[in-house]
Amino acid sequence: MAQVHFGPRQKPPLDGSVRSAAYSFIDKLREDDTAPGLHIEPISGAADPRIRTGRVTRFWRAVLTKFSMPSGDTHYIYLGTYPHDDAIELAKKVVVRVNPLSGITELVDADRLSMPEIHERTTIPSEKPKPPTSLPGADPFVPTSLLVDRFGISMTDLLALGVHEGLATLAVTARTQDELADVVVDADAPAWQQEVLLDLGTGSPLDDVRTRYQLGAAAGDSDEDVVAALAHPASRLEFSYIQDDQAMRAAIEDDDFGRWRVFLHPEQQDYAFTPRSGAFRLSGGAGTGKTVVLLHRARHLARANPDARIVLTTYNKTLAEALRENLRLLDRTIPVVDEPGTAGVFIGTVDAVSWRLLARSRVNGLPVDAAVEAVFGTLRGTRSNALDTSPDSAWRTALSRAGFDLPDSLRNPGFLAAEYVTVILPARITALDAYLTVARTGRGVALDRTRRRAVWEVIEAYRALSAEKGTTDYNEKAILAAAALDLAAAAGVSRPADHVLVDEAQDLTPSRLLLLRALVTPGPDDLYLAEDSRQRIYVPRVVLAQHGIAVRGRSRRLTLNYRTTAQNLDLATTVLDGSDLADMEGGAVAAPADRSARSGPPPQLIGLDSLEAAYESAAHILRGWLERDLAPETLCVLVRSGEEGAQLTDELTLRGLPVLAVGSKQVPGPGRISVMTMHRSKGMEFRNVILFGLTPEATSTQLAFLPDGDKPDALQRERALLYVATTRARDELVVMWDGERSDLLPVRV
Ligand SMILES: Nc1ncnc2c1ncn2[C@@H]1O[C@H](COP(=O)(O)OP(=O)(O)OP(=O)(O)O)[C@@H](O)[C@H]1O
Repeated sequence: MAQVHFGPRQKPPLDGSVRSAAYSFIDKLREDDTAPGLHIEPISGAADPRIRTGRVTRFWRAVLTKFSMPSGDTHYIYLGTYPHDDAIELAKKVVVRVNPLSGITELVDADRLSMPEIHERTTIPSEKPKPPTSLPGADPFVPTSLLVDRFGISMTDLLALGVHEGLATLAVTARTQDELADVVVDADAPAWQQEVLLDLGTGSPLDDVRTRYQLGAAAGDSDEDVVAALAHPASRLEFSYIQDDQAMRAAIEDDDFGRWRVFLHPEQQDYAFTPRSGAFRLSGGAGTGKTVVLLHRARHLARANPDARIVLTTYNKTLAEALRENLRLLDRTIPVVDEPGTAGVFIGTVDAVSWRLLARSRVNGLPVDAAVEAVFGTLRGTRSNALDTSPDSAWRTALSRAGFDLPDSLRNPGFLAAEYVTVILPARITALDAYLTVARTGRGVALDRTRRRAVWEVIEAYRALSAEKGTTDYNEKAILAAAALDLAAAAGVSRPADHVLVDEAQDLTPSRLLLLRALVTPGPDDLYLAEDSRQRIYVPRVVLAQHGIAVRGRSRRLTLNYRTTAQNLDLATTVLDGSDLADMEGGAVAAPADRSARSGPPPQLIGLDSLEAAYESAAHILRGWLERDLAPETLCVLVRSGEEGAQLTDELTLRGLPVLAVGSKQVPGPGRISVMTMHRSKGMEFRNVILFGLTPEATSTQLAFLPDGDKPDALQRERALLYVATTRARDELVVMWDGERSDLLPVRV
C-alpha cells in the first residue's frame, strides 16, 4: 500500500466531475500503485527524477513525485490533475525538494532553481534595493526599504533563511507593508517563504522568525529526507499526509474556504496540538484562525482519549451551531454528545451548559439548594433550581418598586444589570454590608455609600421578584451551577469535564467564566480560551485572574489573517486607532500588527444624500454582485439595529433582491443574501459585505441613556463592533451612510 501526501493546491481548482475521478485515482494509488490501469510513468527530460504522471481519465493526468524508502515503503506526493499536455509540461519543470537552508519541503519551478544556493555562492547580491525611477517634476523622494532600512534585515539574511533569490530581491525593494504584501501575494513562491516575509515585514525579529518556523539546515535531499521533512510544521502549510478518506476528499474537493481542515500554519499546529500545563489563552485579531485552532484541538483531544469529556462552547447559539457544523466537517467520527459530563464533545452555549447541569442536578449530584443559599443567601421557595428564565423586563419592574433615591442617570436597567453581573453575582454578595465594601473594579461610575444603598434596594427588589416567580436569569443560572459544582467537588464529586474549549471568550460575563472554571479540575489542558479583546462587544471589561482563571505565561497570539484582505484589514484596524484596549489579563492589547496573506480591491466608502438613495445604491451594488455570478448566500448586508434590518429587508425585497433577515432563529440560507445586525455577524464570514447606515446617530442613540461614567467603555464597544463588522468580508467591503458619516470611520482611507 502506498502512502499519499498532498502537495500545494493546484490552480485553478478542478471542476467537480474531474475531482471525483482524481479522488478515485488516488484511492486506487493508495491500494496498489503498481496497478497497470494507473499508468504511473516517469517523464523523460524531467528536472526532477522523482516525477511521475498517472492516468486519471483519457484526457486527464495526475502529476506526482515518487519516493522509495529504505523500509520498502513507497510514498507519493500528489501535485494535482491536469489536461494531458499541461500535465506533461508541468511534470518536466517542477521539483520537490527540501530547501537546504530552511529544512522545509517545497515545490519549485526548476528554472528558478538554476540560481545557486547561498552556501554555493561566492558573491552576495547588493544589500540595498534599487531606488525606483522618480517621475520628472516629482518631489525629491528618498526611497527606503521596509526590510533593510526599517528592520535591518538584509538580502543576505533573507537568502540565509532559504528565501529564493528572486523573491528576496523583490522583497527588499518594498517600501511599505502594503508593497511587501503585494510582492508576496503576487509571487509564485512556497507558502512558508511568503509567510516568513510577511512576518518580517511586521517587525518580527529574525531570530523569532527562525524559531517560529523552526528554520534550520536540511539533513539532506534523499527520498527519506524529503519524506521526513514533510512533517516539518512549515512544510505542512502546503503538504499534508492524508490519513483518512475524509481528509483526502477534503483536500481534493474543498475550495479555499475548506483549507483550514487540512493545512495549518506552524503556529496553529502548535496551539492545536501541544499539551498545556494549565489554563491557556489564545488571542488574535478577527480572521486569524482562532476558531480553526479550537476545532482542531477538540478533535485532537477527543482522538487522544475517547473517554475524555470535552466541552466546546461559546456565547451564542449561532456560533455554537457553527462550531457543531464545522467539527462535523473536520471529522465526522468525533462523537458529539447531548449532555456535558458524557465522554465525547458537548457543543453548546455556556448558557446551555448551565441549564443542562441544573436541569439534571440530581443525576449529576449537584447540591442546588446549597448553591442557592451561597449565591442568594436564602432559599428561593420550592423551585430552587429555577430553570424558568426571568423576563427582560424584570429590571424595569424592579426599578418601579425600589431605588427612588438614585439619580435618573442611574435608574437605568442597563446600568443596574451590569452592576449585578460584573460586581454582585461573581462576588456572591448576599447582603448590603458586603456590597457597601466590595471593590467595584473596572466599573466606570463611582458609587458612594448612599448610592450603593439605593442600588442594593433595586437588587433586592429584582431578586424578590424572580424568587416570587421562581425564575432566574442566565447569569444567575451560571453562577448557581458554578457554586453547585464547587460544593459538589468539595464533597468529592468529580467535575463534569476533562477539557473545556471556549470561543469568543472576551464576550463572556464573570458568572459564565466562573462556571467554565468550575467545570474542570485545574490541571493540564483544563481550560482553553480563544479570545480577541478587540472584538468585545457585549460585556464590560473582564480580567481572567479575578475569576480564578490563571493564564500567566500561557498566552499566545495569532497574527496572520486568513480571511480579510490587506486592504480591508487596514480599514478595520484604523477603526480601532486611539482605542484604549485591554486584554483579558488586564494588560494592553498588543498593537495590531496583524498581517494578511490576501489582497483585493480597496474598501468603497459611499455617502448618499438620503435613506432612499442609500437603499437604491445598496440594491444596485448587490445586483452587480449577483450579475457577476456570486452566490447570494456569500453576500451580506450589516446594520446597527434590528429595526433597521427589518426595514432594509423590506426595501431590498421590494427591489427584487432575494434577501433573508437573519436572526436568533434564522440562520443564513442558500440562495439568499443575508441581512443582519453587526452583533449577529460575529464569528461569521461572507465573500462581500455592505455595512449599511454608518451615521453618527447609529452610535449616539446607543450611548444616549447611559450614565457618563459608562460611556467610554460603551463607545469602545461601538468601535469594536465596527471592527467586527469590517472584518466579516473576505473579498469586497462597501461602507455606506446617508447624510453625515459616522465619526467612528477613519478620516483617512
Ligand atoms: N491554516 C489555514 N489555512 C487556510 N484558511 C484558514 C486557516 N486558518 C483559518 N483559515 C480561514 O480563515 C478564516 C477565519 O478563521 P476563523 O474563523 O477560525 O478565525 P477567527 O480568528 O476565529 O475569526 P473571528 O475572530 O473573526 O471569529 C476562515 O475562513 C478559515 O477557514
